[in-house]
Amino acid sequence: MSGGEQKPERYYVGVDVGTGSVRAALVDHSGVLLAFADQPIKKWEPQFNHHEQSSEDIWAACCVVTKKVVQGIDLNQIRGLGFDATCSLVVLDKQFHPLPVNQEGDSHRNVIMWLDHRAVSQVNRINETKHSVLQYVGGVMSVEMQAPKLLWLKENLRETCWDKAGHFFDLPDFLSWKATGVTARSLCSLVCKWTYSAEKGWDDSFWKMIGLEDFVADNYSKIGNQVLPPGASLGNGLTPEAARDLGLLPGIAVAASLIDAHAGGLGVIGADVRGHGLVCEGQPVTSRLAVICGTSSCHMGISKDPIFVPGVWGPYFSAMVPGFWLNEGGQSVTGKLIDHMVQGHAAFPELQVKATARCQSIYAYLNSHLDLIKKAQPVGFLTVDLHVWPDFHGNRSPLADLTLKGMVTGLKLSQDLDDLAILYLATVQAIALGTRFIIEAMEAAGHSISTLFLCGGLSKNPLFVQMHADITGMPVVLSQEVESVLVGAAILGACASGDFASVQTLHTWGFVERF
Ligand SMILES: Nc1ncnc2c1ncn2[C@@H]1O[C@H](COP(=O)(O)OP(=O)(O)O)[C@@H](O)[C@H]1O
Ligand SMILES: O=C(CO)[C@H](O)[C@H](O)COP(=O)(O)O
Repeated sequence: MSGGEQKPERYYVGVDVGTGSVRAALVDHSGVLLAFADQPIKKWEPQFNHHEQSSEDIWAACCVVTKKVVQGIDLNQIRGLGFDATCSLVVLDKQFHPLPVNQEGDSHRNVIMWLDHRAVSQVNRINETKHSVLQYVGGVMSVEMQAPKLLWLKENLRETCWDKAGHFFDLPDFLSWKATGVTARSLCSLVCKWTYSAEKGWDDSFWKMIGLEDFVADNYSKIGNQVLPPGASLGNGLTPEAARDLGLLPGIAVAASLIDAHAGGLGVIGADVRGHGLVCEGQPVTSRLAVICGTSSCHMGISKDPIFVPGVWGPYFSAMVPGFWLNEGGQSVTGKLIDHMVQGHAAFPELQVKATARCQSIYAYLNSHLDLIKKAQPVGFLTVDLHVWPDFHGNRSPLADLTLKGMVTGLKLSQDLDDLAILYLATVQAIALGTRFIIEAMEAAGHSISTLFLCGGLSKNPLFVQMHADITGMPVVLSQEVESVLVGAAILGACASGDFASVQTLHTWGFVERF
């Protein structure tokens, strides 16, 4: 290029599939988010603890949001595309058509969502085997992982689903297949949810022991026998059909994906914090805990050597930051629990009317209402005699018991708005105490954590953030770019494009001066 001539701008698209919606972002060469779009996705709960989605509905939403964020951009300047998604299980037949995961035979609903707890009997039997792969999921397999769900399908939907199935994908891998036609799986999803080892590969004895020897006989073709690191470029990039669907050009680089929490972790954990007086400044990245808080909260801590934390998932090698081990603590419902408590209260209609009248979200209204009623006291004192145990959907970490239930103590015979606001506060505090419980378990096992990096929908709630700082006693860092999960997805696309050497060179992307 001759002197003075400007290089054309290069753009990357990140797509994030959460539990309730799909989001896309257009990001420039230095990691700045230029355009954002979101779109809700459908969910079904045909019976208690069964949660289903449709891969076609999710793909259609990905197409809507991607088209929106690239509007007005020269498509030749878009260099790479990355996906992250919840770790839900997608089932397709041998011709890649959706198969039903329900007794009703509705093949539109072909996704068992991550929070589905139908496979309790199956996971109990898996845990009774005490197989050595369980050491790498915190000692106890979760009903939210894929092996118990696969066993449930074999035992309950043999003819309509299991015998016809050709492909079982984690949702992030389904999306990269849909975009490229390449069935390779991401190391992230297989290591974290499918018992694959980055060092040793699949363990035949595990699948035989739990009654899923079918996969071994088949050389794992249905669940993945080609595995790539997140950010690796897939095949020849975007297929012409997918390019038409998404409103992009064929051949654009598409990356091996990440689970959504891991994309958030990648988006925040390497933040450049110089000049902010934070305790983690100049300290190893292993002193940071990324907390991705949306429908659920995921607590991502990394280490140079494997650390075995009872009840905390992992250690997983290279599943988030290449070359580092990852421990993943979690709370299965956090945003969903807050919504549940607030929406189920008798004063909720009054809250909606009052928040609407003030053009505020219900949470902004509740936060200012708490400020009003706390008078001279710190807000935390409003709940001295009201307490919530937050395990309404079980305890993911560190108790690793998804059959646990929630509870509230200190209820009175009042149902007014003050009462709702205080119950909301107690719920937020209970979730923050759960995070502290997880940190304590991680530290007892060898982690040394000094600073929290929050992202996800709940990090937009100042009360949630403040309670996490107060209750853990740690500083909480928020990125100026609130859509950090999307930054993580775009990092994948940027890496796949070849414009950057590796995911590591990008994990501080766009963070300078973003606090
Ligand atoms: N501005 C906000 N204030 C308070 N809560 C919020 C805000 N934005 C989102 N949330 C909460 O965050 C949760 C959803 O987070 P999100 O990251 O979008 O979830 P997911 O990735 O699981 O779809 C919901 O419970 C929602 O109520
Ligand atoms: O299991 C997980 C990550 O390992 C996540 O909790 C699950 O994918 C849902 O995420 P979100 O709350 O962002 O929808």
